[in-house]
Amino acid sequence: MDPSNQKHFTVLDYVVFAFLLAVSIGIGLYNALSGGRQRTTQEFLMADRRMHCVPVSLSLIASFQSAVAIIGVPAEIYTHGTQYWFIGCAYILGLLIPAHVFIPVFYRMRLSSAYQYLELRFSKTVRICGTLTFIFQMVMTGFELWGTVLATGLVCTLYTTLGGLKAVIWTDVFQTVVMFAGQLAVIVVGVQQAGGVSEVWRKAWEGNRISGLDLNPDPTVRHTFWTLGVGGVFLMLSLYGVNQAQVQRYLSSRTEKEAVRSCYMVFPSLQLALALSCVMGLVMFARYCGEDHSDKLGTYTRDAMVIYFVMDMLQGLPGLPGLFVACLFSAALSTISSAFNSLATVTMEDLIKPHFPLMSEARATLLSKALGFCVVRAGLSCHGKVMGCRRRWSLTFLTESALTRLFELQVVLAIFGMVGGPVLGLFCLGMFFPWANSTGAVGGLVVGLSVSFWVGIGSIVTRWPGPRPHLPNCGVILLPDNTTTAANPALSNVTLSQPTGLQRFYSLSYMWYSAFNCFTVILIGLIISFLTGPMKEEDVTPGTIYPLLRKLLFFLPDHLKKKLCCVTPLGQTVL
Ligand SMILES: O=C(O)CCCC[C@@H]1SC[C@@H]2NC(=O)N[C@@H]21
Ligand code: NA
Repeated sequence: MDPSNQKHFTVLDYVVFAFLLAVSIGIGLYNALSGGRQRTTQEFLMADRRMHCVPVSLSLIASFQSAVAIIGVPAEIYTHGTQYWFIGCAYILGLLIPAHVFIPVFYRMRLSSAYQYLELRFSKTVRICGTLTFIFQMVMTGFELWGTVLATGLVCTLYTTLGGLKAVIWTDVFQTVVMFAGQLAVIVVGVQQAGGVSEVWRKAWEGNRISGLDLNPDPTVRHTFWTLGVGGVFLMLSLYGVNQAQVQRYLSSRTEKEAVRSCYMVFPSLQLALALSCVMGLVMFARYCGEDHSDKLGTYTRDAMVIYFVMDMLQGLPGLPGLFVACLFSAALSTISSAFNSLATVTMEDLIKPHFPLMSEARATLLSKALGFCVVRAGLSCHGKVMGCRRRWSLTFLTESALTRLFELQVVLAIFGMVGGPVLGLFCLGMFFPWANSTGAVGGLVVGLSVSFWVGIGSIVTRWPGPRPHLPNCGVILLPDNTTTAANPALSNVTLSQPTGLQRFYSLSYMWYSAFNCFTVILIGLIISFLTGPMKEEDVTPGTIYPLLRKLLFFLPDHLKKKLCCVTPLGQTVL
């Protein structure tokens, strides 16, 4: 960043930033030293299963609303228009199915880790495979965010390892409020500076940033209603249905109803979060008209460009740049602390406890804290080496160390699809298909992960340019008859060479990865199960099957349902 553009924090900015971090530490320490003082794993890992739906729902938002979403979504809207906003349609089924399918199954079995389900339904091997896949996913995505924690490593280490799930949930609540406040501040200032809402809308409209309903069924087109609205449902199910971080929050609720209510309450807040980040992208577009300023930050990622815009917008308003950077750190910290806490939980519950059944509660709790501490320090130290020694503590340091190492939103979502999709398939195989057996589950997961990495890496290696229309910048041409038209209208009608054969396979939209990989695991899992002798319904552990067919045929009279769904006489399915 050249000196003329050096955006410095004022004293007030540092005060706001430090104050918000201090509150996070305070909340974490309070939860560490109050209540049962985190003496049992039930309290440390499951918050004593007494949580209320409001903090749980805000914590569910914070877990997967990190700096990637806060920065990546405005960058996406700024560059490609509002098509991404249609992912909001995926939130309906993406939260209804977890609320009425996954939560009842998990809650009634009083689990601590989602992967215990896999042992009860299949075998210990399947549970270990699920756990290791989850750890791999969280490390792959969390890694890029650890740069943020480098600057606030102490904060994260303190309250995650001392305060357990209760501290992580309550700091998530506070950090979600800070996130919304920071984004709102940028929007209010940005709209006011752009000359009002109608001005922002006009510029976005003329700049072709207001995308219509794109019903193009081509699965290689990056963002359409289908990839976002339907493909997005499977992404949501892999995150809000079976991801340990979220399942742990559902299980920490005081009752099953409370857990379902917290899932319902996620819907409006998630829509608000999506709306705020999309509007932020439009406000930025109204001000900078699509020009690319990322070069001013010395880095060339779209995300860094967003930082520049925000700091430029908020200059001369002391305290607001500090609020926005605190908003980014809150977003990152809440995701990091959730990832660390869930990693410590599965390591303890799935990898250690089964081998030491006689371990005392006190020792198990101490080990869980030590695990949390090790995971955090390991993450920081290897990231610290990567980042090397950074320049003096300034806004540049804050933003560069926190964000320019950031993956783009698309890369993180692609990783969720590549790894979370197969895990979602594993759970669906177990819950909806009684015939599936352990061999089928392991085989399905292995094939699913292999195919998913084949597509994912293939798409990166071949980097097919794809028919991405270059949207125009703001430049508006005044026609002779005094009407205006957007400069070089979108070239979306230009059809580049269509991909063929394997190339088409590699150019599958990353938003389809979750659905594609989920179905691969189910299909392969069923084939292998039938080849190796399908399970009989009476051999399946009670409560691990969700009677999908009976629920779908709810309108039929009972005697027909019994015949059709071949529910065994003892009616073992508890749901
Ligand atoms: O910010 C992150 O943790 C990575 C991006 C996760 C975004 C997904 S998309 C659907 C859902 N909506 C959110 O706000 N977060 C998740
Ligand atoms: Na977060």
